[in-house]
Amino acid sequence: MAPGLVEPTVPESNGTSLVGLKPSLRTNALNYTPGRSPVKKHDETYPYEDLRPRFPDVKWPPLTGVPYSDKGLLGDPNFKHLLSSATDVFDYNPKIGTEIHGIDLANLTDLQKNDLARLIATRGVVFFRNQKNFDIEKQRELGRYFGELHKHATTACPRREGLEDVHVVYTGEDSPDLRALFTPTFLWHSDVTYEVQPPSYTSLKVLTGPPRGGGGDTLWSSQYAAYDMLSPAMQKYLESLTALHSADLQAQGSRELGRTVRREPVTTEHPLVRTNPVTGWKSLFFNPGFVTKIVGVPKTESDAIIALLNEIVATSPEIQVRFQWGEGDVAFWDNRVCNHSASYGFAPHRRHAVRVCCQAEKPYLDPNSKSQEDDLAERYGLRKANKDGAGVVNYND
Ligand SMILES: O=C(O)CCC(=O)C(=O)O
Ligand SMILES: [Fe+2]
Repeated sequence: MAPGLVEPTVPESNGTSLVGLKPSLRTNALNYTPGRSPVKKHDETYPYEDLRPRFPDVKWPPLTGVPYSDKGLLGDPNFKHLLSSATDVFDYNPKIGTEIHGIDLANLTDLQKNDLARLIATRGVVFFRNQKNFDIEKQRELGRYFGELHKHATTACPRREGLEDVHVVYTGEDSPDLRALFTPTFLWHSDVTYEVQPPSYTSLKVLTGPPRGGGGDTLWSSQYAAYDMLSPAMQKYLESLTALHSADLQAQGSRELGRTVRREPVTTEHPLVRTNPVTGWKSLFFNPGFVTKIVGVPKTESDAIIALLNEIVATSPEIQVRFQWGEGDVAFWDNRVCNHSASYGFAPHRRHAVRVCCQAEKPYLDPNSKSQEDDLAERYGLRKANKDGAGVVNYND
């Protein structure tokens, strides 16, 4: 058993033959307790002490406009600089999520960084395993290559001073189970979309987490694909609308916990459908976490649109990807085109992650842009989904 792991109670052998299994596998199998992965002992000296959460009592002025030019526009259409160094690359499903092996995020050339941006904008989220060299300085450096880093007004930043542009995710052995705080739909969100220039490229690295199977997976949901799920008439209607994204609830929650709200909360009106400047694709720009109102329509209608979009984002498996983390793994997503959701219920494991994101362009809708399905259908002859559901059998059994 690996050092630092507590031996779980092993049930008496039930006599099942394990002959033929390699000795190491036999040991693992005998240690198996359904739904119970071994809990790590917490080391006296935790290697990421300096990145533990802190809520500084400081005040920052409102954000002002920052220049942004998307590096993804400089990327190769086939991502050749990035992928020529890869040992493996595969999609999780057609709509969202790609995993790449053999790439060291700490040592990319500029051409590879541009390709990475283009790939993230195209696939929504890209995963990298075991990025040992990609420490917090490297993570910030890569983030800064893409744009000006965002400083969060309320969530934790690291204990170490000077890292206020890093957002810390931490659940410790004594933390309450956060499932109690949120409805599952509300847990889905895109980060800080109440800002005038919400983020694009966003990296999250898990430093310490439950062992595989111990929970704490993260899910992403494609907003390109969510847009493609709507009927043409609904697409047109939503394109004519804007939504309010508000930081008020987040700020209120922090104040209730006695924490300082470092920047006054803002509410910003954004188009409900936007164009991604790199792919040129339309995506829904909805956020179950921060959208409070659809502008210019009666409240009942606003509530109904919000409920419809919540349902599409949160409950459509084919537009989602679910990632099971290992320590040192990195997910890099485009916050403009996906929502994501943590999953809880991994107690008593510790889970610690750090996030860096850059501020992107002010969201806009180019009425001449295409949807992902329309563009891929035109370019590669891919068949578009039949959306009317006519003649479909009932799959429930
Ligand atoms: O902890 C997670 O799985 C996701 C956290 C999150 O939403 C974020 O860092 O933006
Ligand atoms: Fe998030």
